[in-house]
Parts: sequence; structure tokens; C-alpha cells
Amino acid sequence: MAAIAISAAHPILVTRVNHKLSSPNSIDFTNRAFLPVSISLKPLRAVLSSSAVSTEELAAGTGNNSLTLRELCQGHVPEHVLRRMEETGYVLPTDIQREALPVLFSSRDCILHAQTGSGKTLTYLLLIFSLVNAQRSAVQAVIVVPTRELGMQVTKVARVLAAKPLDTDLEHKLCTVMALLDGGMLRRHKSWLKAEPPTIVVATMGSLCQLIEKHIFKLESVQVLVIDEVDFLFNSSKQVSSLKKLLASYSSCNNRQTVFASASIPQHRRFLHDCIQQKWTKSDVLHVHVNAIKPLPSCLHHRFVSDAPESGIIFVAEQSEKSKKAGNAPSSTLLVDFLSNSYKGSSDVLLLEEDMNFNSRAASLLEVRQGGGYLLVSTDIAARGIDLPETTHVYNFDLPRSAVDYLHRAGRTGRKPFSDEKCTVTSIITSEELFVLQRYENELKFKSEELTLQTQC
Ligand SMILES: Nc1ncnc2c1ncn2[C@@H]1O[C@H](COP(=O)(O)OP(=O)(O)OP(=O)(O)O)[C@@H](O)[C@H]1O
Repeated sequence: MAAIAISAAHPILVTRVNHKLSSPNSIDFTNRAFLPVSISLKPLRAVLSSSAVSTEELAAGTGNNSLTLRELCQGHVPEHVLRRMEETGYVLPTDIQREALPVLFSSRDCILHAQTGSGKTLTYLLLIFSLVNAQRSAVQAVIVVPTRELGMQVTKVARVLAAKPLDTDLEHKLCTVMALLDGGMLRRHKSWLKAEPPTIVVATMGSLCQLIEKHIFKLESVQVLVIDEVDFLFNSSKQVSSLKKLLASYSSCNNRQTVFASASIPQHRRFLHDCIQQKWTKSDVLHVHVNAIKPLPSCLHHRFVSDAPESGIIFVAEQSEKSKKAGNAPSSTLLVDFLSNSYKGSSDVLLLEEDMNFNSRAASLLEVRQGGGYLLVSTDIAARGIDLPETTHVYNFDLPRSAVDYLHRAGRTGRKPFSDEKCTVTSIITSEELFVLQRYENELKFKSEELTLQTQC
């Protein structure tokens, strides 16, 4: 039997999906074969307020397609945050914001599944600002991220939204945001947490669990728990057990709203089932999937060459333990040396990898963010979440290990939601690796163009 699902692209275009493929917990905002059917559009919020929600009810439509971000958030997010949002340049919603915000404002747990660079961070931050009360002296929202770098970036966006709008004399207290990240000064944070708890905490798993286990930090006042790059954290052997404890032992899903976000949720039906079974979320958790048939942004142009790169972010593989033991130099350093000596352009050549200390990592990112040209040689540490909107080129100097890793690396470019600038992802491969690239092409539904290099006479 066929059910009808909402199309994110047009308010009166509907999409036919196979009933077997959908579930009451999953809305797939995919632009498939459009049927020219006109339906009356009920507001999604009204539909969601009923206890039993079917795909067909959800399919009745959002009618949100022409709304601005302000209109979507009105009555939920405080006026001063809306003003900051607009001052920052966020006026129109991206697809995930348009589709997920009404669901989130209806208090439902949610899995935000949308392309890289599609604005998931602002989506969950707007939910947080709709719920927290700056007058209360308690941590009310926690955002868990996999790396220090992503944590710093999310903290910055949260602080921008929490700040006082221009030309206003706001009297009341504003939300405070604390970054509790690996490599930070935990001792100072401990006293701050006790003396004046921040409203929002952005944390890496290690630092957060350390404070929870020492009873310095409690989750009892937390109303929203966001896990960003959730598939990465569940896949990380170092972090998965802490994550499970955080979701099911340290606090109960009934006392909070839980939000998961990522551009890749492999086996999402299985994940949804586990969320309910393991009580990581409430049983009416919703999987909001935008652009399911196009996992990568359409502004990306994929190429592969067998020559050295020119600009952008150049991804290299992490050095293996075997190669370390053999005393070999990692390919990252070799590449940086090579580019520093041979590259004739004006861009700075920079390095970012796990083995660097936190200060050097911060210095590299700071330099990149200062603008001007850059060639950032990085391991997959920069592949998740890092937002460098000026990046126009991504190079896979070493092919990523999986299609999911390709998706996240590629997503470091094409990060200006309303721009039609063409960005490029170039994979440098040997002929033996062509079949791997073709596997990624099939899985992620893109096509790489082969570049033939001109040989000089
Ligand atoms: N409504 C909006 N209007 C304009 N720009 C936006 C809007 N929402 C987000 N952006 C911008 O889009 C870029 C990508 O957003 P964000 O970092 O949240 O992506 P993401 O979905 O988390 O990607 P990833 O999966 O790679 O982490 C950022 O530069 C952000 O400022």
C-alpha cells in the first residue's frame, strides 16, 4: 500500500512512498516523483499534538514552506534571540529547519538527519532557546560533540544567539554557555559550575562524564540533551559506553527532550528501534529525514585526478600504528613539507591532526578562520561538523575509509545554504582504488568526473 509523505520542496506537491519503507516514527522529506495533487495542508503542530501519530497524519503536510525563520519560531523562541538570529543573517529556514522546528517545538524527541552544511546546529539551538530560562540558575541544556574543535564552533554560535541584540537595553539576565571540552581547564570549570551554573553546556564525552562521575555535574535540571554527530559517537569504541550511560543511566529520557543529529545515520530504522528499546528516547521519537535520496549537497561537483591539489582542505589518512613503530613520517607532515616547498600560490599551508597539542590545533583553525587563502592538510578530525564556509575545494589525498566518511569530508565545502557557488570534491586515486570510489558513488548517488591531465612537451 502506498502512503503519502510531505515534500520539502513544494507545499502542494506530494510524494508517494512505499508503506513498507516508512514507519510512524519516520518522516522522509525526499523529493521523489511528484504527483500534481492538491491537498489541504494542516499545520503539523496540530497533528503532532495527538498521542498516536501515523505516517498518513504526518503526511497531511506542514504548510510551512513560505514561512520565515521568525514566523516558524514565533511564540517559542524569545524575541531577543530572534533578533540576534536575524542580525546574524539567518532569515529564511533551510529545509531541515523548516521541517524539524515544528516537531521539536511540539516536545518530541527527534533524530535530525540532513545533508552536511544544511543548518542542523541552528535547528537544535533554536529548540534549546525556546525551552531554557536564563533566570534559573541551573544547567538546562547539554550538547555533546565528538571533538574539541566542533565544540568550540557550536559554543560560538550559541553565544552569538544568546548575546544582547544591537541597540537594545535588555534588563534581564541572558543565557550563558559553557564549553566543557577535552583539553580545557576542568578545574576552573568545576568552580564555575558550582558557583554560577551556565544555562547551556557544550561538552565532549570525556569531560562531561568525568564531571558526572565525580558528582560535580548533575543532569537532573537538563531539559534538552543534544547528541551531535550521533553515528560517530556510537561508532567510537572509546565513547560508546559513556554515551549509553549518559542516555539511559545518568538521566531518564522521560525527564528530557532528546535530539540526535547527523548527516549520516546508517541503518536508521534499526537505530530508531534501538532508541526506543534502550530508552535512549521516548517511544514517539521522530526521524526527520531531509533529502534522503540526495545525501550530498547538490552544489558539489565531484572530480578525481592523479595529480597534486591546489587549494582547500586536503584530507589524509591517519598514520597507522605499524608505520609509527617503523619510525616513518606521517603522510600529513610529508604533504605539508611538500606543499610548503613546491606550492607557488598565495595560500597558507596549515596542518590539523590528532597528534598535535590542543594549542597548535586551535592556532591552525584560527588561521584558517581569519580568511585569505588556505590549504589545510588534515586527518578526519576536520571531517565532522567543522564549518569553514569559505572552503570551495576538498581533496581526498587518501580515499576515506567508507562512504559515510566521504560524505562528511565532502560536506566541508558547499556550506552556504543559499549560494549557487559550485564547489569541488577531488579524489586523488590510483587505478586500483577506482572500484572503491565507484562504491561510494553508488552508495551516495553522485558521479565523479575523470580529469585527464595534460602532459607538457
Ligand atoms: N537559515 C540559515 N540561513 C543562512 N545560513 C544558514 C542558515 N542555517 C545555517 N546556516 C549556515 O549554514 C552553514 C552550515 O550550518 P551547520 O554547521 O549547522 O551545518 P550542519 O547541518 O550541522 O552540517 P554538518 O553535518 O556538516 O555538521 C553555517 O555556516 C551556518 O551559519
